[in-house]
Amino acid sequence: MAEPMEIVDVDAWEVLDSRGRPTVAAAVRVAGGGYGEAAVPSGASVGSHEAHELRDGGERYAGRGVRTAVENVRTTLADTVKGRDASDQQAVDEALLAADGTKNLERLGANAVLAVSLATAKAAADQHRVPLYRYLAGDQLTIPLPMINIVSGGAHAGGAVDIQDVLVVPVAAESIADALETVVRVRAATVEVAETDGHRANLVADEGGLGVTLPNNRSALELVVRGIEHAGLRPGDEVALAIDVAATQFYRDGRYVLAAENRELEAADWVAELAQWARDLPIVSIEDPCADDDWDAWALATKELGGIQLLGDDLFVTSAERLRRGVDEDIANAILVKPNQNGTLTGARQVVRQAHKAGYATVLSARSGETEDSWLSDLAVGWATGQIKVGSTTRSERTAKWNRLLRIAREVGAEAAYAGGAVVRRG
Ligand SMILES: O=C(O)[C@@H](CO)OP(=O)(O)O
Ligand SMILES: [Mg+2]
Repeated sequence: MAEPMEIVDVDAWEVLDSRGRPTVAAAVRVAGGGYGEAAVPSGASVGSHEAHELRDGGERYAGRGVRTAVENVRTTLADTVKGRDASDQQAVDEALLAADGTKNLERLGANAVLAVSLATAKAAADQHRVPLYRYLAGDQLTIPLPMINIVSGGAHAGGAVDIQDVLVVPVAAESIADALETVVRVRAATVEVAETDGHRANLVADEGGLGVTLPNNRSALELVVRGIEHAGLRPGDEVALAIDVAATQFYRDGRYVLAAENRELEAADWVAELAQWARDLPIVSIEDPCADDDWDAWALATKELGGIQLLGDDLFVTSAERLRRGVDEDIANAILVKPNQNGTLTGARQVVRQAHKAGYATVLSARSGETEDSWLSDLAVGWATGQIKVGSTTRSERTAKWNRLLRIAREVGAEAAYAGGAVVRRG
């Protein structure tokens, strides 16, 4: 007789992500009947050092399939995990990595590997009859502070402005429900301000942010500050700003090329400009201010902007090795964690632990191409990441995560603390 936790069935199929492109869903069943399925997301501003997402034809954008990734789950990866103990996540993940055998999962695909990794955890949780966040939990459960996209640019909005996201952080809110309600008010008020300015604010970007075309990057931040004020809230004290610059996207031959402003800057001038924004505006967090391999510029940014949260996404790509270099060289002070950049649940979890040990803050993040699956919220609570970034409050693949957090908060009550605004650095 098989042990109840023994993996007996693995399946996979193609589903659509929120951009209408195919992505991978996988299912795992254990002998005791526990069942889990998970769909993996897909990015647009993809870091060059990320684990490899397998797409037939190698094309990210042309709607090309993920048939090979799905096939890899049904064959090689199914053979790899069948018979294994689903409750030993680390052993399952190590076996998945070994089956691929390449550093960045180029052979079988990080999308295939992560789908199986997640479905395994969900099946084990189901077998234990506990929700995923509890199954994954360490010492404590924490409801994360959200950072939420209001205005979009860059690769998510056809380059309306150069910086990719202007987000808000409801720093004074005392619960996730209060935080979301605050942001919903800011969003509505920002739409009103943008329309008064003559913009068509009904154009939304990949993550539901407003895709308004503005004369320059700084005015995207100022628009959101006016939105906060128009909502009757105090910028900085009640609602702060965060930016995802995603600078790799506009880094060309050693210079930062602001196409929306028709300007090109040396790294030092670009960092000085960001520092000026941080002095003038209520910014608490800047993600990817510099390009992913421009470590010198990052070091300078850390020196100039170190009073606020400096978040490495394309820089660290949820990689233990790149984070180690960051910590060793005193670069950045926070890491964006995207499980599909890493490839396995165990790998991403270790990076969260490594960051916390080094005193780096962690922000768990969705991708711009998402599905309605909401496992990310469970990870944020169980792993106590402290912060989460999911996109806007206006698209269902995003609200699936926000609504899951509301449900978890209700379920756990006082057992889980709300991280609150104290987890972001302020200048
Ligand atoms: O850059 C980012 O942080 C993410 C999410 O906003 O975008 P993408 O999934 O396109 O990499
Ligand atoms: Mg980013």
